[in-house]
Amino acid sequence: MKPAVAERCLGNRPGLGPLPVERSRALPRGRRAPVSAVARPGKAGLKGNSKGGVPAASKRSQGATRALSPAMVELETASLQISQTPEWKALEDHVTEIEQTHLRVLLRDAKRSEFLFHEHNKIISDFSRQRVTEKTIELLINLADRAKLRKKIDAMFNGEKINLTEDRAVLHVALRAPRNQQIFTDGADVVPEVWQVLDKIKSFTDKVRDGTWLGATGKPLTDVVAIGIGGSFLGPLFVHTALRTEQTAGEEAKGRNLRFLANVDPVDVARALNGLRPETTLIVVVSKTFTTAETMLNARTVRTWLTAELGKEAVSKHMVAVSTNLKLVKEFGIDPENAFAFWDWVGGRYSVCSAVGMLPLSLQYGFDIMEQFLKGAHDVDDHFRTSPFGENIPVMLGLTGVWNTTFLGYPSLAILPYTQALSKLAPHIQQVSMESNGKGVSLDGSKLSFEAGEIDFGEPGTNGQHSFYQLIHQGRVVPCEFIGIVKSQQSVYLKGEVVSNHDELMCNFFAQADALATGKTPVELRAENVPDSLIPHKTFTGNRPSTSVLLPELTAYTVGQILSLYENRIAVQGFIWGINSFDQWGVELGKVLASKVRAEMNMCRTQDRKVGPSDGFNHSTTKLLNRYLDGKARLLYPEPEDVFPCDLIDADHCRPPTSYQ
Ligand SMILES: O=P(O)(O)OC[C@H]1O[C@](O)(CO)[C@@H](O)[C@@H]1O
Repeated sequence: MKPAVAERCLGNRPGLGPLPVERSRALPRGRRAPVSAVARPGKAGLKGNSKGGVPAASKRSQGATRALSPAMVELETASLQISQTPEWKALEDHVTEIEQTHLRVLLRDAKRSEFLFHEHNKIISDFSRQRVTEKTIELLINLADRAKLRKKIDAMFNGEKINLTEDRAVLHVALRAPRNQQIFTDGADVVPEVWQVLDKIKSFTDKVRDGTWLGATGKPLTDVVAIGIGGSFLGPLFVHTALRTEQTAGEEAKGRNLRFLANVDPVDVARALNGLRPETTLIVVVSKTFTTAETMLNARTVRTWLTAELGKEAVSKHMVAVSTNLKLVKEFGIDPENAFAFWDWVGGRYSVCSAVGMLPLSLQYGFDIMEQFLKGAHDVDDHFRTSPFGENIPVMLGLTGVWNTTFLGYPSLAILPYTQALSKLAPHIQQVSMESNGKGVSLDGSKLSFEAGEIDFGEPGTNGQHSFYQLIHQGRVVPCEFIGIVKSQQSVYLKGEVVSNHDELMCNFFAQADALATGKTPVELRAENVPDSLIPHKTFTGNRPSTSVLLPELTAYTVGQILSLYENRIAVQGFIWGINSFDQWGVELGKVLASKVRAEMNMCRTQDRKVGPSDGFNHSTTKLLNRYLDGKARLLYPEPEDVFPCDLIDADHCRPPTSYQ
């Protein structure tokens, strides 16, 4: 064992005063500039809201470096100043009308309820508990028309480069297109390429599952660890969680294990690898870019775990990759033969239907089950692309989302599935929705005059009821989406109980939506002899909007349907708000600043520096960073090359956790 060294950089050094405030620095070479810094001549001189100026789209067409197709100019123009249109104004005026109604009253109108009840391929959606009337829906559809929603949907499905800031098509819908469909972008049909990769996934996963593909020591690979973060993690985790207890999928997964490693926290590494043996483990490194810091460090860490026991040659049998960047996959040491490609027209958060999800999930459940998932997603894509807006479930979800967020002023959405199997739906949708629509400028770069985006959160019922439902019943108004299932994945009916366990769960699904909508009045409370002093506390104002979605069962097929409902719902919102839902510049700044801190920490370690961070940090950061480094300086670590963050996993390979001097 090498001698332990104390890592000390910024101790309690006298005279370490406040440091200069942050200075702006040039972006490192090779790093893309944030959108505001990208040269966009068409936008030159257009400050803030484009109100009153020449529309940015036409400015762009006068002097843009990258010409937009006439169709895209039309769509960009349709996105400008949507809030200045008569259709928008009509909805603003309509708010006053709606405020004079109460859901308690609206729900008495059976004709209205019928109008707001929709069904597609056994998915039932009930919008009658939204604060809307037939007129509201008509006005929302007028707004959708003004925003050219139909053309935008068509542009997406037709492979137009609607992701303007990255000059990319948005074609995740092609990932679930049947073999015989044609979808073109840049003049080429992408469907054959999609199926080439799907066929490769089927062939590889069949071999691993039937034991034709063995590990370095000749053992079958029964355990899979998928390393990836964000879109390369949340979607696959959602689907895996949804299928674990489904009967057919469960049968197919017998004797197999699928785990995820996302966080760069060594604690997550320890938990992901706990109890696994390298000789029976297959590692899938999932990263669209193959540059994400967290994923790459985790991949190097797990590669070390693997090769420490099995030797370097084991990588070819035990590590595979999913990426659009096959060059970096090769440089990492993974055989390109063992790489599964996808394309820049698939956004990370929309990638679960690509090899990102299909590879790890097919290893666990078999390709045939996962093909059902693709079919379910395609079914809803088709419904979305072809149905009239008023009967189109993703469009209705999107329109009511815009109504609640932008016009009624309710910024959040609670996603409340009444099945534990959908417990990872809300975390996945959080990323899809908030990374897509959390934007402050419209497509042309002008500042929005309203707030776009939605704050999404959620928990399965009934757990949520014992957590945050108090607030949604009597505190803030939070629109809710309830998801119920007719046939549970697991059936339990105890002798002597009045209802089955699943019915018990579903009683709550029905009750909560009505409790939110109708509430309870002081008059009703008095009739129940509630003491006057308690009446204000026990009153439920009601009038709290929700949508209920009911599915026949939760299978790979219906999980695919749910995914497409949400992905397309979110696209509708973005199309109406006139923003680019398919870029994510907002995640860049934090990454750049983390690199600065990393460089500083590395300097401290390698140069045993006796001075604190010298530039680029503000006083607060310097102070806290000093405290962190000072605390670390008191810890005893083994030599860096021996520090292996699997202390909790395998005593043979690991040092004990650090201790205090
Ligand atoms: O798949 P990658 O390239 O590792 O990126 C992971 C995630 O990081 C982000 O770029 C930012 O969080 C997401 O959009 C993406 O899903």
